[in-house]
Amino acid sequence: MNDALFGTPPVEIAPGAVHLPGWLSEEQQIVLVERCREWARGGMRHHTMPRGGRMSVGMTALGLYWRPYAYERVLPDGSPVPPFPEELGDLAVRAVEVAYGAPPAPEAAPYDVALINFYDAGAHMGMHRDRDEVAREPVVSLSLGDTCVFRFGNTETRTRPHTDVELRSGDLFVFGGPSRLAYHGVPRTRSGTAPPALGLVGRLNITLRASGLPAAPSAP
Ligand SMILES: O=C(O)CCC(=O)C(=O)O
Ligand SMILES: [Fe+2]
Repeated sequence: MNDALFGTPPVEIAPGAVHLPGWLSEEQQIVLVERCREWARGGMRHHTMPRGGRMSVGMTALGLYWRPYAYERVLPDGSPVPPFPEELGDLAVRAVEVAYGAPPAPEAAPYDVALINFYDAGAHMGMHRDRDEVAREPVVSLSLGDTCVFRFGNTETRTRPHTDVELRSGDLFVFGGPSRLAYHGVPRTRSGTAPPALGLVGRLNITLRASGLPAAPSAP
């Protein structure tokens, strides 16, 4: 991954919202895509929203299961949620460090959830806030595959003012502090723009989050 010396400098989109283009090397992207395939082997879910609409984005969760709008300790069929991999916790800490110049405080809630989103050519995500976490650590977002338009708004309304950012494969976006509860969404992806080496048709997004919920009781 690019360090501060050689990488593209961070771009502050809003206070506490930082875009780091090209943070992941192509090799790291290939590895993460491979991991996502393993993590999503149990299938990706298209959630039904409270008003009955079906999400066009397919989702898989690690650590805790997310459904609109809560975290659960088990999957809908009662089986355990796949664990949150240590490598993603390490990645989240490094991402926060490169975005803000300092790692999370030692007393901060640990990163314990990964949500993996898959966008096929027509998929999009409406404006929303990530507010089901109890902790307020920054959300760390990694993009793989097709470029998307990421709309980053404000904390008050799902409308303007907002900034549209192109997130490309390998980009890092971190939003915390005053932007932690800002509305954001993905109005569209640009089909066919994924780096060929990834062998990915579509877009994957991984968000790493600190739930702030008590750790699951360990098995007896
Ligand atoms: O796909 C993205 O870049 C954003 C995903 C997102 O906002 C979410 O999972 O809450
Ligand atoms: Fe979100």
